[in-house]
Amino acid sequence: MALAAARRLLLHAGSRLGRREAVDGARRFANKRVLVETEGPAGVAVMKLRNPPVNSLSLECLTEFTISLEKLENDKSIRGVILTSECPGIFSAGLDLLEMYGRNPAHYAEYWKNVQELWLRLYTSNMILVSAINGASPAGGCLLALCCDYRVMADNPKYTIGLNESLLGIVAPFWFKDMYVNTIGHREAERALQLGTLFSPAEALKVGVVDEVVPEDQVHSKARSVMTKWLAIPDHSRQLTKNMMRKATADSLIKQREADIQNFTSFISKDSIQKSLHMYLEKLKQKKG
Ligand SMILES: CCCCC/C=C\CCCC/C=C/C(=O)SCCNC(=O)CCNC(=O)[C@H](O)C(C)(C)COP(=O)(O)OP(=O)(O)OC[C@H]1O[C@@H](n2cnc3c(N)ncnc32)[C@H](O)[C@@H]1OP(=O)(O)O
Repeated sequence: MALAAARRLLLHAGSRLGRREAVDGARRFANKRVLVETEGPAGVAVMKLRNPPVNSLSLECLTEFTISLEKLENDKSIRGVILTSECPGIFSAGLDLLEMYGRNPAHYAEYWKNVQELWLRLYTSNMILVSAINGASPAGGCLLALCCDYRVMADNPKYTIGLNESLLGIVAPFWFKDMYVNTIGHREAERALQLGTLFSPAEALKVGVVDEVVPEDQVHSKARSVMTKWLAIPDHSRQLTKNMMRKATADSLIKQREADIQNFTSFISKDSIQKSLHMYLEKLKQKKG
């Protein structure tokens, strides 16, 4: 409830918690975890996730992300968004495991509702979304990228991308799966989802998880040049086409949002699932040394 109130305040009272400033004709607004810079005449915004150390999608981060997106969607001068990260070497570590571990059912339900909301807003955005994937992008990180209209990834074999939920002992929800199938086809998605495959950039390109792989120092310039190409298409025809392609997938969640929240809550609350998450978190800790 407190978060919902904060969200309303942020959105409607302008930038009481956020900042808005003018720099050389460009505008920027920032919440704590999301920085947005817009370039006036081009109508393009660059949205940078900055929730260190790994841009995990905590409840606060999801909320700020959704609010920022809503602001951009309401700003008629903005036609495109480049989504990227300010955390070195990490695009996003995905959903925040600490929001799904050791909490109560009401918290899980609130968290999932916000995950759904961000996904629906991103996936059905009228704006052109291009992701500049400048780091690791597992699970929910990959989900963010998959929502975009075009994905450019840095050519660094240390960075991997994919829906790896099964490695954590959890299951990608049906709408994650649908989007994966839409992107890479049924057979590849079936295999990658069961194995929890994290693709290197070269593999991701081959299978179609990303559209282009470029040297790391060119990710942003490439994302901009892709955006320029997409901006040349009339908005109305591109938007109607995007809607035609994505509506069925979005609608299948919209029709059963509440049931999906109940599913998630009961699944994640299971002792066996909590145990799997505990083991995974321990593994992450041990990796450090
Ligand atoms: C049948 C019905 C089904 C219904 C639905 C049911 C199920 C739910 C499905 C839920 C879908 C879930 C989606 C997700 O996104 S789950 C998250 C998946 N993410 C990962 O597996 C990534 C894990 N992290 C890593 O692999 C690495 O951290 C890294 C991103 C590659 C970065 O590596 P590195 O730079 O070496 O950093 P560290 O590993 O040292 O991590 C630094 C600290 O950050 C913590 N961390 C990492 N990832 C997360 C995360 N996702 N959430 C929260 N915290 C995270 C890590 O533990 C370190 O913390 P510490 O400093 O306190 O030790």
